[in-house]
Amino acid sequence: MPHAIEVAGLTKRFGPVTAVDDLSFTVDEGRVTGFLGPNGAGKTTTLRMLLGLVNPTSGAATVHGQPFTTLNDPIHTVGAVLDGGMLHPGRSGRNHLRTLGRAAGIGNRRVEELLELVALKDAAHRRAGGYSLGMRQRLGLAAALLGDPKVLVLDEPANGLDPQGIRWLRDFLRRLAGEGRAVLVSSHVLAEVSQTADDVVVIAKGKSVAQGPLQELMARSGRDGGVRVSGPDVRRLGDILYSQGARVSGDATQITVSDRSGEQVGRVIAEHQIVISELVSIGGSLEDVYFELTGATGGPS
Ligand SMILES: Nc1ncnc2c1ncn2[C@@H]1O[C@H](COP(=O)(O)OP(=O)(O)OP(=O)(O)O)[C@@H](O)[C@H]1O
Repeated sequence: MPHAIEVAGLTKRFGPVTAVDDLSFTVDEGRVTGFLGPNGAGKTTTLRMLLGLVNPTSGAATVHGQPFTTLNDPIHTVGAVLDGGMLHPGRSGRNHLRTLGRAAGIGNRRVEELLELVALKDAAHRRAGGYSLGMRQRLGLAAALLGDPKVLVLDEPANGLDPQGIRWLRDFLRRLAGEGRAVLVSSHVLAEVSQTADDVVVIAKGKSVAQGPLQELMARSGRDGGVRVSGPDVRRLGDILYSQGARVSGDATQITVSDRSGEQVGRVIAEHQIVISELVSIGGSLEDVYFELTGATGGPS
């Protein structure tokens, strides 16, 4: 049984720039695979090669063992959202899907099903040009799902979404994987996929720097994730922890303690009767690993 997606020795050069450099990985059904790397790492180029939009310099990318361009029935095999999905701004969301469906022999019933699925039913009659970014992303997802494909390829679908949109997307992707689909989702923000992905492929400068189950990547650091504490005034807590040798950063209303567990910090809070509004264990260690692997700075990109 071939993998849902297999990328083998894939390389793309644009003149002097090697955008993708001997990249290999696989993606399986029933799993969400996060494709991570900083801006310019080569994610989009890889996905475009997988979808037959760019020719590789060498190597191959296949879906169910076949190059995309030779698939008998691409729309029922693989669905993709690149560049947030293309749409005609004057057309309603419903008509956009109907037009795409008609071209692929897919009826209006499926369109209505999908509008419901991506929570666009109420806005379906409105011009897609007036949709919010989140709505456009959801319309793109609906378009990708028209043919009920077993493989989904999504390029930065969380880009520009608000926290509510990101949460919706996370649940949606988990649901698609739960239905037995293979979901490959790219992001330059680790946090966007760290609660969704089963597996990750991390690339930097076109090369794979880590891949495998997300749990394994998490275990790699072997350190505590760290704790974030918010409250009306958490400076005193920060000072106490600092005096005890902890690494502390932050300001008056929020501090991050990178080398103590939630329980350890909780004890100090109780002992010194400090008022807090929130204590959260954070995936800081995973981010540390990601930044170490990719050389990304964590700053805005
Ligand atoms: N058509 C092209 N011609 C020349 N260079 C290109 C082309 N497409 C991509 N590149 C270069 O290849 C490298 C990888 O770009 P790519 O868009 O694949 O990265 P990415 O990881 O998807 O980043 P982003 O999230 O910013 O899109 C970059 O240096 C980019 O400038």
